[in-house]
Amino acid sequence: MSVDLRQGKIPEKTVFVSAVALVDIDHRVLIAQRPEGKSMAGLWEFPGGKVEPGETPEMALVRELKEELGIDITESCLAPFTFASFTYDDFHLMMPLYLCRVWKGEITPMEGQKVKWVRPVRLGDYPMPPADVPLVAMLRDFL
Ligand SMILES: Nc1nc2c([nH]c(=O)n2[C@H]2C[C@H](O)[C@@H](COP(=O)(O)OP(=O)(O)OP(=O)(O)O)O2)c(=O)[nH]1
Ligand SMILES: [Mg+2]
Repeated sequence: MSVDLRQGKIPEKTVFVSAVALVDIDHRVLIAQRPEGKSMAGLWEFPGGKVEPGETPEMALVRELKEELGIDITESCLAPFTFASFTYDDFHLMMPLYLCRVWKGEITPMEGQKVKWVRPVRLGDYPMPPADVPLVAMLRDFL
C-alpha cells in the first residue's frame, strides 16, 4: 500500500498564463472583468491569457492585448514585474505579470468586458482571483 504524504491539493497540470498591468500617467492600473461564460466570471483581472504552444509570454501578451483591448504593445515595452504561482482546484497557475506604460491605439473592450482604471490603493475594492492577491499588494507598494 502506498501512502501519499504530500499535503493539500495536488494539481494535475500547470497552466501558463501571461498578464500585464497597464499603467497610465496617473499610476492607475487597468483591470478587466471576466465575461459571463468564462471561468471565474465577474472577477476582475489583469489583461492577458494563456500562452499558446510556440509563444513566449511576451508574444502571448502582444496577441492578447490586440484581441481583448484592441491596442498594440511592443515586447520591448513589457517590463517583468512579478509572478503568481497558485494552485486552483483543477490546475496550478503560473502567471508572470509585466508592467507596460506605452501602447498604441485606444483601449477598446473587444469582448464586451468591462474595464476600469484603478488606483493601486483601490484595487482591493474589486474582487479578483485569489492568485492575484499578492500581485495587488506588490503593485500597491511599487506604484
Ligand atoms: N488574464 C488573467 N488570467 C488570470 C488572472 N488571475 C488568474 O487567476 N487568472 C486565471 C484565470 C484563468 O484560469 C486563466 C486565464 O485564462 P483565460 O481563460 O482568461 O485565457 P484566455 O484569455 O487565453 O482565454 P480563452 O481563449 O482560453 O478563453 O488564468 C489575471 O489576473 N489575468
Ligand atoms: Mg484572457
